[in-house]
Amino acid sequence: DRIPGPRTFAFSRWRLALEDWKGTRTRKIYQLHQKYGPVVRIGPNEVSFNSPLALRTIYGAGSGFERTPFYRMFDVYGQQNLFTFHSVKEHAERKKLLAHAYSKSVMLNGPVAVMVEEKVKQYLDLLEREPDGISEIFSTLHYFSLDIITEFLYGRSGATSAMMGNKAHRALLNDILDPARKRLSWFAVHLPMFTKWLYTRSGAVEIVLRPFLPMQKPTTYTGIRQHALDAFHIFKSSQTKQNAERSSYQTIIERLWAHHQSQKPGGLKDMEIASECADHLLAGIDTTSDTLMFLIWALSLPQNVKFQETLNEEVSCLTELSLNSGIPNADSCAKLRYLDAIIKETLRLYAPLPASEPRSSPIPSTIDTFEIPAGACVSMSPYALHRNPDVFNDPLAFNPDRWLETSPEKLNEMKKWWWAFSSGGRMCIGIHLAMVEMTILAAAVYKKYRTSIAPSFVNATPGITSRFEVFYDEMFPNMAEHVCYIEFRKR
Ligand code: HEM
Repeated sequence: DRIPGPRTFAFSRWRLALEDWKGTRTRKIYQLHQKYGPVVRIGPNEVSFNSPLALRTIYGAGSGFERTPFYRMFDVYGQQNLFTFHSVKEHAERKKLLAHAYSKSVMLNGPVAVMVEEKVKQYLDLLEREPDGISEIFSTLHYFSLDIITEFLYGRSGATSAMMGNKAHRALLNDILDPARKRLSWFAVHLPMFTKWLYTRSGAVEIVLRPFLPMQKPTTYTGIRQHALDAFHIFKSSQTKQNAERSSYQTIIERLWAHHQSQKPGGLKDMEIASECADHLLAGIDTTSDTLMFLIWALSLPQNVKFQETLNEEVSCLTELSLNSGIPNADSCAKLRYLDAIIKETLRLYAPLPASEPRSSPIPSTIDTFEIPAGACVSMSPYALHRNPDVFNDPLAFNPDRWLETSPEKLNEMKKWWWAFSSGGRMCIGIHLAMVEMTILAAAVYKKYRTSIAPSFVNATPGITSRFEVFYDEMFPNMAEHVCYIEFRKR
């Protein structure tokens, strides 16, 4: 059967590229699904799906669908990593080395949880120092996630201390903030060879080309990649010393290094280890902090005070035993039902990675009754799945209660359509770390404070950048990219 969709999209890949350029890709694909149904052709060789059936076929464990070359723009230092591997085999080998370190039990009960609890304490201390109790939480929450992920990956020697005010570490955010980063992503996706050429010129050619670069140097993540490389070198040189400082848990870099040492000949090249760590660093910053920002912003809206109060009641019930120096501990936070509903609802409406996740299969397949040829690009997006009005009543409304007030059948249906962390073999490996960070921070903040939108930020929605798009709450008249002012008042 012919796959439904607009002719112009089927005719040329540049039609979708135009939406990418305008920053409207994800919303446009969502509109096409509303018009054409759960299967839409969005390019000569590209199909978008929007159903749980397709989700299982494409993204289910062992599906045989692989990440497309699109992901190669996330290679670091010229090396592939867990995120960018194409083949199931290469990916599985690398994942074997890492899976345990990211498991739920390691996260909840042990030194990693204690480390996160300490960072939450530092965040509350930072709030105490904010003038008039107003914090620009886009930045401060980035400091929070940055300090945690660097310590988790590299231990003390590579950890940042942005929350404590280290200026160089705070400045690592600068190349994320530049709005030109969207243009660079567009070039990297649609004209990869040309973009590589543009950015590798030197001397006079570089000077001539400079005004035409999609984004001036330093480009996105340059500073963070440099920090990651330095952290790798510091770690490597410390390994030759007798009394190298050890963390209370095995960091990711120690784990990869130990594997490397145990293989004869060596198992991983230096830059493979550095690339793997740098990739987790990049994956672990914006995702967690953007989600926390939207969570606090949504709870601070006047119409949502009731949700904030219910959360406060829940966290106030935590006993002294559940606290570590006044900070709720990871294990008790994981059991807070209302907080879980708030996080689910935040990730539904404001997923930090809402856009399509492209895959392809080396053999022909049938997806949601349609025959798809080998090598075709197929994809789905959290954005479209999370806005289906048949599954989520009044989908644009932020309503955590929807996760608690429904029948088991309805809840089951909602869970099938909720897809913030992806699924199957390529599901987010950082999910449990992210959950520990988000639950402890939210529980600690709402135990101590009442939050509201700062006067300068009333009627505005914060916006976050994901690839070439900005995402925000569509119900608000004004949008401010990369800022969010919140007032914290002690209860
Ligand atoms: C709220 C927080 C987070 C969300 C919503 C999230 C979401 C996702 C999603 C949707 C993917 C699949 C992307 C795709 O296939 O296009 C992914 C993959 C990944 N995430 Fe996360 N993530 C979060 C936090 C983290 C953290 C804290 C880390 C820390 C290391 C992390 C590390 C990774 C890695 C390494 C992958 C690639 C996994 C693989 O291919 O096997 N994420 N994440």
